[in-house]
Amino acid sequence: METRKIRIGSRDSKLAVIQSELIMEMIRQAHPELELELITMKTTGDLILDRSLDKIGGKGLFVKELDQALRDGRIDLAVHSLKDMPMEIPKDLPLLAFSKREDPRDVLVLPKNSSELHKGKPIGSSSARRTLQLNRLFRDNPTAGIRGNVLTRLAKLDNGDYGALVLAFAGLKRLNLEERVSKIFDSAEMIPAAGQGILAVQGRAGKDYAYLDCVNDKKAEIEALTERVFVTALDGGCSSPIAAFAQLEGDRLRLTGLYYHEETARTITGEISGCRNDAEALGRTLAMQLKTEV
Ligand SMILES: NCc1[nH]cc(CCC(=O)O)c1CC(=O)O
Repeated sequence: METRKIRIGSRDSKLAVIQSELIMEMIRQAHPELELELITMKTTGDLILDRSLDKIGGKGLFVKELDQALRDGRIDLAVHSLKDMPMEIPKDLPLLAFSKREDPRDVLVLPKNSSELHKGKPIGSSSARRTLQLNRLFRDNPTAGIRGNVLTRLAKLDNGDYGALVLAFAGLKRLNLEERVSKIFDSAEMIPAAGQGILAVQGRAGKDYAYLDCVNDKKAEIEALTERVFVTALDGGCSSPIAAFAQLEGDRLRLTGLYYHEETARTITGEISGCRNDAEALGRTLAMQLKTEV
């Protein structure tokens, strides 16, 4: 029998490759009969580094090239950080599996050889969500945008351009850079982004992906669904700050959300909880509650 070969597409950043290899290892363990090949590519989001993501078209820029490779049949799967995926997933390229969630919290990172945050120095943030919450937490420090992959951002931090940086704990853990963490934010003071810490595996509609059962984590899937329904119900675009954090414990599902209302310049937060079977209803209901609070 000829061995079946699965080609897995990934962005070419170090973190993306490590993440794809994590997924490949899961498939390999459960299905030693499959041959796996990693195919990396640069995305528009990796190439344009001098402008903020909101200005050049948002999250879709990290997935466009991989979407095309899937459609062309150059790859069979794509592995993404769920956080970087647009809310609208094309019908022909469904998300097939969600990995067990890595720690979803954000962390503060100081420059090498620095033991405390210097007053007045900017804190680097790559998202409106982080910037908004930083402004409430650190009155004595301005924020400044920062682009590039995690290692590029850390290099900029160590160059002395910033007093600190906010990054996802998940990314630093996977890069084996946990020792760079100087503070872990509580998920209530710095509410994470929808999907943070979860990897999503995408494929082509109509193909047999039974072998991905070994990757999917039901808890991560439900949390991801809840958070993404909430963001979708609140938002059209991707530039207004929104945070969404769902936690499933047993049968209880709790969702914390934050959004910034541009016209009134108000930041609104709220929480809802219910049953695990009501993920979508909880997401939509909290979105409606926050909207009517304005
Ligand atoms: N936008 C980049 C990005 N996309 C996913 C992660 C972290 C890993 C994850 O959330 O699974 C990061 C880095 C960061 O925000 O610090």
